[in-house]
Amino acid sequence: MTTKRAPTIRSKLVLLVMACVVPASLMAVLLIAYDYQRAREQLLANSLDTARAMISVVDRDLASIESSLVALATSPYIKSGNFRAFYQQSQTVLKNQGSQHDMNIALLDITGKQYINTRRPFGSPLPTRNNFPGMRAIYETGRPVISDIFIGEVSKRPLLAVGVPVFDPGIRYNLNAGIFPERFERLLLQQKLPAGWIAAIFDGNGKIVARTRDMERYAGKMGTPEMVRHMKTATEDTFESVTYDGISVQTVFSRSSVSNWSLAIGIPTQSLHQELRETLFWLVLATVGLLICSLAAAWAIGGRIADSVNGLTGPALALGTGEKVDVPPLHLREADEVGASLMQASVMLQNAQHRANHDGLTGLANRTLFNEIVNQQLLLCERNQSELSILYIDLDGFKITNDKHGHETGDRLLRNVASRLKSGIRNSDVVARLGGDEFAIVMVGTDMKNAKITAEKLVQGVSEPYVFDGLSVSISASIGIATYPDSGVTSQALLHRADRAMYKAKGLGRRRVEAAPSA
Ligand SMILES: Nc1nc2c(ncn2[C@@H]2O[C@H](COP(=O)(O)OP(=O)(O)OP(=O)(O)O)[C@@H](O)[C@H]2O)c(=O)[nH]1
Repeated sequence: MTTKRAPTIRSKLVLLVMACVVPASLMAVLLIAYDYQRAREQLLANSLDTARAMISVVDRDLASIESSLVALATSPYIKSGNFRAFYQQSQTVLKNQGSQHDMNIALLDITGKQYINTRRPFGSPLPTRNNFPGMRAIYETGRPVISDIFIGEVSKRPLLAVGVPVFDPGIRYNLNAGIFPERFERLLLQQKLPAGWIAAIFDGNGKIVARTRDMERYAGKMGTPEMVRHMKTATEDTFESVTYDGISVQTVFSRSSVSNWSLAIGIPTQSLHQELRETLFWLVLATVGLLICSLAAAWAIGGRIADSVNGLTGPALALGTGEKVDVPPLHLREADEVGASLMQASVMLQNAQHRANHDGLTGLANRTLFNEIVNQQLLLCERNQSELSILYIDLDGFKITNDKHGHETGDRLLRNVASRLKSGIRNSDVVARLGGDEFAIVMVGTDMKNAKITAEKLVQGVSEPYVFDGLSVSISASIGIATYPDSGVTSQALLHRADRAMYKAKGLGRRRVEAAPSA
């Protein structure tokens, strides 16, 4: 079975960064899209308000022209047939309105015959028929009429007309104001729409009356089929279309209930989306920048954490081998804490190891460790053809000392005997407490003769009185000696032989040394 490798801290941090940055960016995109949608709707609503305001400006202009004509239609010069005077009066009205260039006044009868036309000097020949589309309606209804756009007989240019009846007392003439599209173009331009926006006025048939761009080219032409279709079905609407110039626009229009004319504003789709595109561009740039910085930071931080954690590997392995563990600062609190725990565990392990191999009272090696050491030394002796002696030491009458002076004094005596034994041998020799009042010493490279000399000295040393807080305590020791290879070749065999020799020493009167016989 294969185990899947766990992810690294770096990959986890990278995931964390992605988990933070990506949803935040998506949320930002959603908010921007929502905000854009609201701003767009607001802009279209505002543009529709502007279209309404602009068409009402057009309506007011037409109404003021109409009222001027109604007033002029009551001129006594018409009734008296003094057309020269009426011509002058009409010129004065135009002059007062500042409309000499974009408007003319003409007096016609039902046949279309013109009596005066301010576009021509008085008395010059005038057309005897007229194209004014609403003229018949004036005679039929007796009410003022605002025409759709048509080609003027005199100017031969697209123009519009406002016509009012002249009563005498029945309708005798109609008085028309012919208006050039430039007048409405001026009205459109006065609104100062943002650059790139297109505004246009359409008559009741959907023909272009005026336009803020290329008006000469398009005035009198039908609006685009899309525009005409929408104007026919609604009085106000918002829709997407393409202008004659091929520009994709968001169109809003409003139709006047007075003149039946419509005013449309076209907002180029590109400019409408431009801001969104720019905002999204910066957002993407910021997200990518943020991601790169965050990932770099995550990579660096992840690397540092990984280094700190990896720094624990060596100490952890050292702990397994029982070595003393020393963990240097890892510059990460959690790793430092684990390091401190490893060092503490190492101390505890070493203490436990020491306890397992040493006697708690005297600190000497215990029987287990002693056997281990002897067995190791025996291997060396075998290879080096050298000798080794074991001393088995038992205190004489220790029970009496215990009973007489108490267990505590007995412990103290055992500790002091241990130190005298240690100080009585070479550093390379090892002394152990086998249990109770029994000790053993292994002397490497020492034959029986020399072992005996040392043992004698030890019997002497141990027998010196001990003084504890003014109390003098005496004890002696009996020692049995066994030597490799003569007495045995294993630790157990040698100890056994030395033990037997020690018992022999006891039997022979204590406080003496006895050698084990050759095996
Ligand atoms: N104070 C103290 N006494 C101990 C300890 N371990 C064993 N003893 C005592 O040591 C005494 C050993 O007595 P024995 O083995 O009978 O030997 P002995 O009294 O020295 O007599 P011989 O060996 O025959 O000379 C016993 O009374 C044990 O209770 C210890 O750690 N501390």
